[in-house]
Amino acid sequence: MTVNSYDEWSPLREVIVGSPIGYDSHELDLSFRLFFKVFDEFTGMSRKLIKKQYVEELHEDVEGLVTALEGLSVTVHRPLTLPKRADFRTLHWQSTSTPALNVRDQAIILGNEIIETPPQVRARYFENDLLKPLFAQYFAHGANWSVMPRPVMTDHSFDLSHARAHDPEHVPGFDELALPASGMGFEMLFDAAQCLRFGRDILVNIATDHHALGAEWLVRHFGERFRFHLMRRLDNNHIDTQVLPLRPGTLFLRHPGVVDWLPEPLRRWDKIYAPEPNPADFPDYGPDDLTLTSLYIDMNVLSIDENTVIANSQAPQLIKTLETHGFTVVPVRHRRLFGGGFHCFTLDAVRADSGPEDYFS
Ligand SMILES: NC(=[NH2+])NCCC[C@H](N)C(=O)O
Repeated sequence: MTVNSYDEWSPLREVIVGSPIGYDSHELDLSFRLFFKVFDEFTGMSRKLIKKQYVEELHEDVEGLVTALEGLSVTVHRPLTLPKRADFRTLHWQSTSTPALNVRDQAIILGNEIIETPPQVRARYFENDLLKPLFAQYFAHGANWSVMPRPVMTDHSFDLSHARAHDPEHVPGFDELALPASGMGFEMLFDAAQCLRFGRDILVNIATDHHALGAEWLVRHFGERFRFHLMRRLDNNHIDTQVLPLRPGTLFLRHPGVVDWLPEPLRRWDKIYAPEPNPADFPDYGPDDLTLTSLYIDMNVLSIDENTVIANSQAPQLIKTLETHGFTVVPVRHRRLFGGGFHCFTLDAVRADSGPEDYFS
């Protein structure tokens, strides 16, 4: 049981699958509103309850993902379940922890090393504690394990310039920030899901100065072992509904415009474009619900190997697109949008025969 994962497509042997159990509310603080671009909704509210039905349905669907993976002879590991009392406080603020559902977001496996990334959303500050027993087991079996600097995460830690440029009316200015300065400037706030792995080459999206600090840490930490290719503002943060490599030489892209952000070698790869999402394929959410993802979330597929992907059974056009391009699609139901899809819910710890290949030459 040691980690070995250098890309997004080699044969999947071991995976961690998250869990939504205990996900009963969203904490609507500055960090949440900034990350999910929710500044002009539920204003004046500090917490938004999530309907129990939605959590139960998502739990059913994630368990369906586990069943499908085990049916494909993939070893599945699960995080600890969120304790009943998930409130916590730091020296500067308090929050309520999220469960480890989107386990792709705050840890990345590069080769035989687990890297925990610094949270961008305060409610996620201790989320990785639910993964620690698994990381400790991998460490005991020889994996390297690094944790990027834990941020203080006061209001002043965040670079709000990108958000303010898009929504000056609702995004607070520096003088309006509530929490005291942490005695430093912007902090390293960066998600693993801003990265995609291509053997020796890692694609990284940064949209703010607090992201750039995270990318700089990766570059310094890994030196010559990996080559990091920075893209600026392909998205606000995560890019696994903008671009996903399905096998060497083939990219799954949200639309042709994404190519303009890609490093030169990837522009020569074959491209499969996601179909325009059909709103009728999605659940009916009312004005009182908080939807946290775009309608492109079903692009967020999980590769089992170079020919097989797990995709949402509720996205028939997307399945047809992938099948038309020769992929075998394993359909799994995903009904509720909690900020993630099958790539988000999973952390691929072992991909057989994956290595630091040079796919960029
Ligand atoms: N690893 C993740 N959680 N990725 C999810 C990205 C979702 C993306 N922001 C969208 O709305 O389409």
